[in-house]
Amino acid sequence: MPGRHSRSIATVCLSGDLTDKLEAAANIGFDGVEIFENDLLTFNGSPADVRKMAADLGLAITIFQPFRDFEAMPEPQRRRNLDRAERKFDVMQALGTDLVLVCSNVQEACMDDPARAAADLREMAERAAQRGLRVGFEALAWGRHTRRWHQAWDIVTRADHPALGLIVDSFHTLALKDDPSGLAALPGERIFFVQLADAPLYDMDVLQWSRHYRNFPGQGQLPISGFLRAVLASGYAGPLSLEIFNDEFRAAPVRQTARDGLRSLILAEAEAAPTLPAAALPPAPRMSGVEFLEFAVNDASRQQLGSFLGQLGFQRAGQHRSKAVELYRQGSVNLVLNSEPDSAAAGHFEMHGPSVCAMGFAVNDAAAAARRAEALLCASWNEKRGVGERPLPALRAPNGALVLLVEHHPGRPSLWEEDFHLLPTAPAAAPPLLGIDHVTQALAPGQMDGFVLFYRGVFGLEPEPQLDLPDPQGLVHSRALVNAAGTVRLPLNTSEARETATGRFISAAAGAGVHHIAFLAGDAAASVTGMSGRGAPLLPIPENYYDDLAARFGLEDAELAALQRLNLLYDQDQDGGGFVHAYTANFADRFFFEVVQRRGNYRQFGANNAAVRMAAQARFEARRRG
Ligand SMILES: O=C(O)c1ccc(O)c(O)c1
Ligand SMILES: [Mg+2]
Repeated sequence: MPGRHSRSIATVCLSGDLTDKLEAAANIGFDGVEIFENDLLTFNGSPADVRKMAADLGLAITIFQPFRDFEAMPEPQRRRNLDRAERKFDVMQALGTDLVLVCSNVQEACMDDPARAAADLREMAERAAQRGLRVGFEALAWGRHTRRWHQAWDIVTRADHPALGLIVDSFHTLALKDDPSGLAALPGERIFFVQLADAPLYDMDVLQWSRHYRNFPGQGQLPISGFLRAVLASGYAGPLSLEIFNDEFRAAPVRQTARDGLRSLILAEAEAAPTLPAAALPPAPRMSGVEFLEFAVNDASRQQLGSFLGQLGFQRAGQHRSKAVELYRQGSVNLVLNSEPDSAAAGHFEMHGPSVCAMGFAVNDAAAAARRAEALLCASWNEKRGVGERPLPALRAPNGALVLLVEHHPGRPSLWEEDFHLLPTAPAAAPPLLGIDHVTQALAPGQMDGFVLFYRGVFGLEPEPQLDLPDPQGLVHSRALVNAAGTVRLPLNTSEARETATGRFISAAAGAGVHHIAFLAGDAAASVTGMSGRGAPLLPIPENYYDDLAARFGLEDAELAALQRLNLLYDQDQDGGGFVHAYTANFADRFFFEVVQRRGNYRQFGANNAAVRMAAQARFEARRRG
């Protein structure tokens, strides 16, 4: 396709054998692959077979790599390395690729002599050129002497051979906090290849960091956009290629990783070069909140969940015009119970039992959001609907649950008025809830990065740094996606430990899903008093917690006693913002609710209380199970 960079992925990013990797890369829409030597060595077929397989799939082989420990070695190693290069040139010609990646030498014996490095690479490039091949030189962040792109560029410049160019890799540059901006001034045609990788910010040995924790652009915390902007400003016109070494990717389903990879690359291009027509994406929607949550239920669980919601102060407020779908409401919170046969909800119920099967997001432009989602490779969904009912653009989240896009237009009938028979409701007893504060999902190990990319890419939510929360049965890793206005908050939790609440959810509910729903209250104590009066099962909090709370925040005795009486937890931030919250028991051993009140500018989720809460839940649920 003219006007855009070809999109490539290194085989090391993907699980399976070389056949699986190439098929997944081609099917999702990559233009090319980097062949990692190890994937070739372990493949049961010749390089010519790989060439044919790639060609049949319409994939270019963008590079063959890595060629290690080449430059600036003393004799006789120098000569041996040139012989080794000739043998790899044979492989490249059989593969049908013209470019090899030489990564900077890590050997103790490597000489600190850029002139020698340049002479050696010049010799290699000259031999490559005789066969119509090219050599690219990449600085590894842990190279013996060459670690930064400008050192590699200096060597390439000294070598001064048209078949030798520079290779840059965002990880090596950004991991060393090196400045990529100078890349913009390089002649673009002297950059032979560009690799992109992100990573979470870990303070650790850079080689270990690179080999185990890289992830796709947008999944980590490195400033990829600035790097890519500098590269593109040079006039570089070659492939943009993902090169991720990651323990979880090695174990993940190959198609899912390939999809995440291409999604991240499309997004990275759009963020770095929003004015290039080829990189244009419809803008991320402005989200004003979670409009509703939809539960998949059958007849029995619909009644049970309906009465649980009744204890929480919800009223049955509507009946869908054409489907077995009920609306429960309290204040501005809408919960939908769907028991319609032959629907997405019914399919979800079969797989997962009573559970959240869809989230409705209130957005400014549903059609544009749906186009953006499609451009980012999300599967769309069209639910059947009755005559006159509102079409809701819908897409599938990575776990198959639906995200429905709802617009509000002042003066026009709401979704609820259009599609439901609204029922008369009694005036609310307690001050009603103000909205859905946050929705927490439990994910299987290895799913975090993919979910982060989905919400960040499609909806423009910002990922917060990861927190580690101690459940009595193991650690839970939590990362929240939030919007700037603070009206949408989606924490994501994973746990490798199978007996944590998160681990148990994944096994009991057969996969990722909504584990907990927090309602925003203007007065948590009043809401909880009402719930408790209607017999709602609330989570008891141990006395020790309140002793510690008194010590930590110096609360008034009366305030402390009021919190304790209602099993309310409390947290406070640096600026005196406060958080008052309480939890219900689990529903059907699957999900639970929380009531939260935010004071001042408190923006977190009470992570300081997570250990106490999770221990209380483990105790309470064990007792309920008998
Ligand atoms: O970890 C490595 O050795 C390695 C090899 C080749 C690369 O392109 C790279 O970025 C890292
Ligand atoms: Mg690299």
